[in-house]
Parts: sequence; structure tokens; C-alpha cells
Amino acid sequence: MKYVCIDDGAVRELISGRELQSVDFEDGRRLIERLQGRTQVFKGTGSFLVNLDKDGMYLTTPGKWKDKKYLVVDCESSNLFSSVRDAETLTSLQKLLRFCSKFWSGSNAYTPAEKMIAGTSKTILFPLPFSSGTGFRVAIEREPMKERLERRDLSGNFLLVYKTGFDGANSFTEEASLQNFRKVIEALPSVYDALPRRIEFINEHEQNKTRNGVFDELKIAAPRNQLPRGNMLTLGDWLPRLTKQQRQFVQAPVEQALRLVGAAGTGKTTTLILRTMFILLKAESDKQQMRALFVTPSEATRKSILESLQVINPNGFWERDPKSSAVSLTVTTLASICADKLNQTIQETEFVDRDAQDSKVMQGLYIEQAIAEARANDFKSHAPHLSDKFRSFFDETENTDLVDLFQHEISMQIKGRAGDPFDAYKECPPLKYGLPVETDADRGFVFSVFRKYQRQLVDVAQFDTDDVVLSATGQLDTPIWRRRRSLEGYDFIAIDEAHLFNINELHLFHYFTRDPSAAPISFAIDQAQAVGERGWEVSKELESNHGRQEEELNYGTVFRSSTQIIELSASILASGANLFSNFKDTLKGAQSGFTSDDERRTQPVRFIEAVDDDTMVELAFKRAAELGALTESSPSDILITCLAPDLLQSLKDYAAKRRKPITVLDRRGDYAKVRSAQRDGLMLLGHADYVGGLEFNIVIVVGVDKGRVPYEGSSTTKESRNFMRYIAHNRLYVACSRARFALELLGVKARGPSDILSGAFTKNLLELVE
Ligand SMILES: Nc1ncnc2c1ncn2[C@@H]1O[C@H](COP(=O)(O)OP(=O)(O)OP(=O)(O)O)[C@@H](O)[C@H]1O
Repeated sequence: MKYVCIDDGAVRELISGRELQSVDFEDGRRLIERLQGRTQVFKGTGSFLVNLDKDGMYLTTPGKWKDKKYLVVDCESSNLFSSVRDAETLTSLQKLLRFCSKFWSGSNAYTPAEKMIAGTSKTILFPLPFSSGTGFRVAIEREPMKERLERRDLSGNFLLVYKTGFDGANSFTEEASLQNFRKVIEALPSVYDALPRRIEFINEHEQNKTRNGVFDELKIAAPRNQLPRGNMLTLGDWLPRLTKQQRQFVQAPVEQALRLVGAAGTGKTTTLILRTMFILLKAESDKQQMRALFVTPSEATRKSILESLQVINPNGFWERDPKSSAVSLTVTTLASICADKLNQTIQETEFVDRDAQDSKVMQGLYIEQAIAEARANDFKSHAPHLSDKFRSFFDETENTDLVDLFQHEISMQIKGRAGDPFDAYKECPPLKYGLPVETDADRGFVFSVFRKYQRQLVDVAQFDTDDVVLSATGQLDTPIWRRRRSLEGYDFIAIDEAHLFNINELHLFHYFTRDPSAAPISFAIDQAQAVGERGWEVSKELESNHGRQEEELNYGTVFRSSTQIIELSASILASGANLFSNFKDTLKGAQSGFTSDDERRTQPVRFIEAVDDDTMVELAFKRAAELGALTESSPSDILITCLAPDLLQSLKDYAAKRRKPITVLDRRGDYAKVRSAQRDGLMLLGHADYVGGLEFNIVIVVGVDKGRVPYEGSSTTKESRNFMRYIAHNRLYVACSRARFALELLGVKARGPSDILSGAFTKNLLELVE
């Protein structure tokens, strides 16, 4: 193909069709294949028509040709459709079309990626994310054949893409080749003259259902791009909107073990719910038995899953009694299912919910007390046997700075992985970025701290999730459960946010299947969202332990967030991956599923500097209100968050003093709070640890500055600094990736922006505002 000419009506449709934004969709992929000449026919959503002549293609909408504006791509001189990978080609085309639309509307609001070269009629477009690092550019002539077109009264109606490449050039001297462009100009009158007859002809054949792919056009259909937010769609509405990978996941056979990997906002939870529904409905229509289990990491997220289920398919599988119904669904947390299988009831007051702020604070206090006791009573006798590294580390680090590291070690290494006995803990390889334990003696000392902590839990008669899970593991591997399993086991198990579970817990799921030799289990995971090395350990475990049966599916299109927000989140992950060998950049190469309509509401991602903490806190609420108005959002669509607990307190105090209508998230994914905020018109406030699993139009992250992100505290040891840095990347990524349209980070000027953002500043992904 020598050229492609797209009129302004077709441009509008291409940028607003959701399924034309990503090659993960059938329509998006076929559009690119068609433009590359790899396929001869395509049908899809949209109401523009494709016309061909011997050298090129015209994407047209009805109307007089002289009243329209056109983008002409010279395929021969530019190679626009063949220079980069398919996904990047589609992104480049979409960015180009958005530029055309903006230019024709007379707007002057160009982004740094749209460079209007002064003193020339050229524009250089950098359509790919800076994070791609390719430097790919598209050269546009805004006034091709200027004089001639002026004479014909067609001035300003054409934009011409004449070149693409990876290197700069002199736009002053460069001349666009016009050979193909001339052919387009000459052909346009006859293309548009023939249009009404073609439309009539197509409609006639459409009615007679004789199309069979004979016509090379995009089928006339109502655009399907307007999605109601908040998962308010039924299963039937969802299916045609899914990407190829999403559909593959939803419709895979029930017995297929699947590991779904995708970054924040790619639709993991949504499609896991859809898969569960799909399986249940199919079993019901096939009159087969299907007892399904959907496991959520906490009670708070369980409620949100139930609410989505009610919308997606309101026929109440989850209300049926699994004992008497052939098809049923149980939505539960792992701790309650274990307690249930153990025939034990654990009262709310006895249970330490690790996703709740009060539990975490309480555990932290117990651990700090245990460390203080161990330092006073045991350290002296242990010290001669400890490795030099661990001894000096413990000696030099304040108790308060040790708490997080011990908490992480206990939850991952002692309880989360090895089981209770010390011997099993000794076998664990040390965490790469955690407590620097080297020898058995080091482990012995850590274990003594653990025992003290455990004793305090016993004293107050409380269990944490790990206690329940460990007891269950013992009882599930017994002849009694093996017999009960065929009656009480499940035919399908879905596990959402698998990165939040630990290794013990992951092992447990396999005991719950009805058939011990089958693994009809689907896990959804984004390892970068787990704090510390947990995500890495979990994904390693899932690969090695279940790898034989499991297939991995990857999602690459982010639907939640604007391109700018995705780019900033990606730069936070890239910076983590640069520093830590086991930190996974799960957003690498991600595309945005945003349409031009979504983009209308997007705001630039900014870092705003305030003079001090008080001003910053005040600014957070001010910006929340301003962004609310700009993005037409209600208060409950706004989240103010931070990574430092003391800042959270300042934000709460300010809100209380000024009577700001807010509600505070005090456990992870607390959907009940979000619901009440929606009802009462309140804004949400919460620590970054509690915002995972939620999404908001606007997110303001407060205190993203040096000393606070990562938190430096009083400690000077390399180990604790590394740990703090690692988890700061996880938390900042989770916080930023909650945002749809607007994301602003605030900091104090004297401290300067957090180092984690330096890559983002270098690549101009963040606008600095004072
Ligand atoms: N194919 C699609 N078309 C349009 N919107 C989609 C599609 N798939 C998912 N979404 C939307 O994207 C948003 C994010 O989806 P979801 O919460 O399931 O992502 P996730 O991967 O679980 O995110 P996180 O890891 O942050 O919890 C939701 O608003 C959902 O409705």
C-alpha cells in the first residue's frame, strides 16, 4: 500500500472506539494487519467505510469531500505501519489521530510529545511512551502543497505523514515527498462521489445477509465504547468487550489450571469473576455438578466481590447451599474456609486480620516489645555466636526500625513458609532484602523474638491467619479429609490477588479440590503489588510448584488509567527493577485502553511542592476539590493517600478541624467504606497499604519526598535502608495505579521529590509545580 487517507469523521471514530485502542482486541489487531496489507478484509465496530484504489486506502465517512479534513499517510516514505511492533504501531497511529483531532479543533495545548517546530510547518510526534526508550518519531507536514491547495480553497485541510524514524533531522531543510499525496488529492472527489452508492449497496446486502466478508469495510454498528464504570455490566454485556487474552481466560475449560499475570488495572479481578460466572452458568446449562470457590485475601474484599457478582449475574449462585445444590458458589477468605473445615468458629475478637490497620499496629507493638525484651535479656548470650553481619546490624539498628523487618521475616519466613518448627525455618534461604540472617545462630536469635511475640498473642487469646492456616494444613493432610474431600471439595477454585498470600497458604488450596489429582485452580497475580519480597516469592512458588499443570496468561492492556498515569507507575516499577534483582516491572510494555472520550477527563500528572507539612496537607484537600471539578467527579471518586503514618494523622486532624467530609480506610480494599462514601458524598483517605484493589478518578499522594519515601527513620544500616526502599516502590506503585484520570504527588520543597521519581522527572513524565 502506498498511502492511507483518513477523513476527520473516521479519525473521530478511530480514537473513540474502545476496541481499536489495543492489539489485544480483535478489532485493534485487524486494523493494524489491514493497514499493513497482511489481511484483505476487516470488519469491526464503527461507521466509516474503507475504499480502495490500486495504490491505497481511504477511510471515509459520508459528506462533501471539500468540507472535510484529512490525514494522509505516505506509507512508502514513512513506513508508519511497519517500523515498530504491532502494539506500538497501533499506539503510534492512535497518538497521531489524536494530534490531528486536536490540531483541527484549533487547540494550542500540545504535549511535550507533540513538538511544533518553530519557523516551519512541521510537527514531530513522539508517540510511544518515554519508558519504551525507543525515541521513535513521526514527522508531519502541516501545509503540504500550500500554494496549490490555497488556490483550490483547500488550505489547512490536509496533514501529511511523510517520515518516521529513531533519529533527529533538520526540519528546516527537510522536504516532504509529495508524489503519493498528489495522487490522493486527485482521487478524493471520485471516492466521495461514489460513497452514497456504496453505502446503499452495502446496506442492501447487509439486509440480505449476503456479506460473508466480501466487502472491505468496517461494519456499521453502534459504538460499544461507552462502558459504565464500576463493573455495572452483566456477563453478556462484558463478553464482547473483552480482549482476546481476557476472553481466553474467561472461557478456558474449567479443568485448566491457570496463572493470570497482569499489572494493576488490566482487569484481573473483573475477568476472574467473569470466569467463575461463565463456569457456573455453563455447568447449570449442561446439568453438571459445579461447586465453585472464590477466595479473597480479606473479608473487606469479599464484600466487593459479592457486590460485583450480583451485578454480573444476579441469579444468586452464592446464596445456594453447597450441600444441597448441584451448582453453587462460595465466596470466602482463606481463614474462614480453614476454620470451617476445622469445624471451629473463630470469633471476630479472637482473630488478627493482617489487612487491618489496628491489627498491624498491634502486631507491630508486640514485635517491638519482643525485640526490646530479646535485646535486654538474650542478646548478650547470643552475641558471641551470631555472624558479624547480623550482630552489628542488630546492635546498630534502633528497635523501632527493626519492627518492619522482623514483621516481614516472621510473616514470610517463619510462619508464612516454613511452618512453625525452628528446624524448618533453618532450611529457608534468607530473604535478599530483609533481615541479614546468615547462620543458624542468627536464625535462633530471630526465632527467640518470634517466640516472645507468639507468647503475647497467646496471652491475649488471639490467632492470626497463619495460626489458622497452619492448623488446617495439619488436618487436611489426613485420611479423614481425604475421605470427606469427594463430598466437600470444590470443582473450581478462583484465587484473587494471589500475591497477598504466603507460601503456606498457596499450598493449602490444592487440598480443597474435589479430585486430588486435578488442579482446576485459577490464580490472579501482580507481584509488584505485594509489599517486600512476598510477591516475588509467591510468583516463584506458583511457577515452580504448580508449573507442570499451569498455563500462564498475561494481560498487557491497562483499562483503568490514563496513559500518563500508566507511564508514571511504570517508571516507579522500572526504578525498582533497576535497584533490586528480584523486583518485577509488571507494567513493562503495557498499552492503555483509554479512548479519546476517557482522555477528555484526564489531567496532567504533577508533582507539587509545598513550603511545609501544614501547607502540603491543606493543599491536598484544595487540589482534591479542584481536580474533582475538572474531572466532573463526585467526592467518593477522590482518594487522598500517603505512605507515612504520621502524615495520615495530620491529614485526619486537618479534615476533622476543617470539617472536611471524609471517611478513612482502615483495612485493605475496604469496599464497605467506599460504598458508604458514595452514599454520603464523602472523600476517601487512607494509608497506601489499604488502597489496593480499589480505584478512583483522582488520587493525591501526599509526602512523596526525600526522607519519607522511602522512609529513612533513624537507621543507618544498609539492610534496613534497602528494605524500606523496596517496599516504598511497591507502595507508591499501588497508590499511583489506583488513579483513572488525575494523579498528583505532593512534597515539601526543602526535602525535594523522592529519589524514586528521578527517572520520571528525567523523562518528563511529571510536571513540577511550585
Ligand atoms: N475489556 C475491558 N474493557 C473495558 N474496561 C475494562 C476491561 N477489562 C477491565 N476493565 C476495567 O478496568 C478496571 C480495572 O479492572 P480490575 O479492577 O479488574 O483490574 P485488576 O487487574 O484486578 O487491578 P488491580 O490489580 O489494581 O486490582 C475496571 O474498572 C474494569 O471495569
